[in-house]
Amino acid sequence: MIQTTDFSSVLKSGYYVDGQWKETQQHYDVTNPSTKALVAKVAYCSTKEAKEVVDSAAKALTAWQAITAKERAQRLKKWFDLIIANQKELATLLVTEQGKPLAEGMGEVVYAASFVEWFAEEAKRIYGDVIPAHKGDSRIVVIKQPVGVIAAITPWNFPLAMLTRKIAPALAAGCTAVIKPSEETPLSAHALVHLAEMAGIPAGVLNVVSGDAKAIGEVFTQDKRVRKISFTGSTKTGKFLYQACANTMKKMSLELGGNAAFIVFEDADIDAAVEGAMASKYRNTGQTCVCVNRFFVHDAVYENFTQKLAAAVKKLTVGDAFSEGATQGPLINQMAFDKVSNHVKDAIAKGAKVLVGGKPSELGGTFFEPTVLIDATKEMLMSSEETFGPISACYRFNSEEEVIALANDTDFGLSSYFYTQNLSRAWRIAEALECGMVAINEGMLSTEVAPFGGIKDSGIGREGSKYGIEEYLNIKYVLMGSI
Ligand SMILES: NC(=O)c1ccc[n+]([C@@H]2O[C@H](COP(=O)([O-])OP(=O)(O)OC[C@H]3O[C@@H](n4cnc5c(N)ncnc54)[C@H](O)[C@@H]3O)[C@@H](O)[C@H]2O)c1
Ligand SMILES: O=C[C@H](O)CS(=O)(=O)O
Repeated sequence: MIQTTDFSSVLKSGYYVDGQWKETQQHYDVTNPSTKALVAKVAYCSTKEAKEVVDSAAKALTAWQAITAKERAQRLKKWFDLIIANQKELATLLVTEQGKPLAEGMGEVVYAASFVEWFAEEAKRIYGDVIPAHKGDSRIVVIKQPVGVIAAITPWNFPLAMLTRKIAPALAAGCTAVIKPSEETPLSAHALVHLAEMAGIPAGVLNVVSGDAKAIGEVFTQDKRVRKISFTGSTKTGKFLYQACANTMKKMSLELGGNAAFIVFEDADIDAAVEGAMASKYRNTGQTCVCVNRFFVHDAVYENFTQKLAAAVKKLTVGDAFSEGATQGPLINQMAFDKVSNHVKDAIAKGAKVLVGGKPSELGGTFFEPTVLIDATKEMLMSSEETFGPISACYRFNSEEEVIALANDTDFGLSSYFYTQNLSRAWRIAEALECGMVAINEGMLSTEVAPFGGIKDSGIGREGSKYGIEEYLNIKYVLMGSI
């Protein structure tokens, strides 16, 4: 294990309110998922601290809205510069608490920073409309105003990027925020707001609590001053929060689970498809919402594709975040490991065959061998549930109609991928797939410039792109009469 950078310069373990790092009586442990070693003892927050941070964000709102869009943009740009300048420290902290290989952690820092840079630019382009009035003595304008205090609740798999994808547009729009990161990976969120403070984001604009998720969530969902919840996480939690926010009518952004289809047609470039499959399936050890969950491969190329995929998977190296050459880390916790193991056992019991992997890694802990299963069928758990691990399940198909029906036979609708050289087919399939994002002849679709999000049980709203800032704005129609 080669840990080459000290992250003490960005390590904060209290909770952050009114521009102060404060302590609590109780603490919870953040551990390294590779080694189970203690990383930090973090302030255990609950109802009292959650109310404190909502008070703080509400108090800071007027002043933050009052500064110009240009000034907000300049502070976001300074924040971007500080994130990039601290890339190694942030990546080292991130992979220590989350487990992904250091190279991926370095990439996540840049990806997270890209949202801050993008929305620093968008901050200056929040335009309204002038509408030709319906009466001669009237004038109509449409203005856009910040929603107000927002709550951001984020997952453990991309602890930096999932947070900036919410906070950057929120701040750009003139909102203030209360943040609850995952208790698996709170330190990355702490480091981000520490750098935001250095960038001149005023006290109270950003606030962070973690600990008793349920109690904190109860405060955030029930307090009328919180005008929006932006949540990224499982569909189960997302639905719970969606219902909980009904009585205070909050604006909602929900980025939830996925069950992505990856379709290889008979005319696909097989080598390119394997490359795309590896990029999508095994990133973050298969723990991303847009990872392929089901490979649908045309009968004519099934052996060719699956054998080449297995050969590529055999080259993956399992190890802790700092091991030289490691490309697959541990699963985040025992529950995640048990789910992956159960999906593999269930598939084998129902007829799937193992081409490579198929069992826990000899490293022990929550490391699992990167796996390729063939002869998958829709009766298997992994056909309808998000596996969230390094398991490729390969299904056969023979026609476009058949594979569209198979791909859409899921309650999820986040992302899909397919490989073909046929332009007409590309349009037919892209339009027929029931999801929010489609990648054609490409395995990596995540970028700050495009709208990220899903439909059905994968959520509502979009993050990133010119659309992302709209989630943090209200539209107001102003009619001026008797002119
Ligand atoms: N669509 C996307 O952009 C996207 C991105 C990343 C992860 N995800 C999804 O997230 C899931 C994995 O992340 P996870 O395990 O952290 O999800 P999770 O739903 O268990 O937790 C997400 C966050 O919600 C918090 N939370 C849980 N219950 C809560 C409650 N009652 N009140 C308030 N907060 C509560 C957790 O503490 C965490 O901070 C997967 O399903 C994955 O697909 C989706
Ligand atoms: O888990 C899904 C996240 O959205 C990660 S990414 O945006 O695909 O990198």
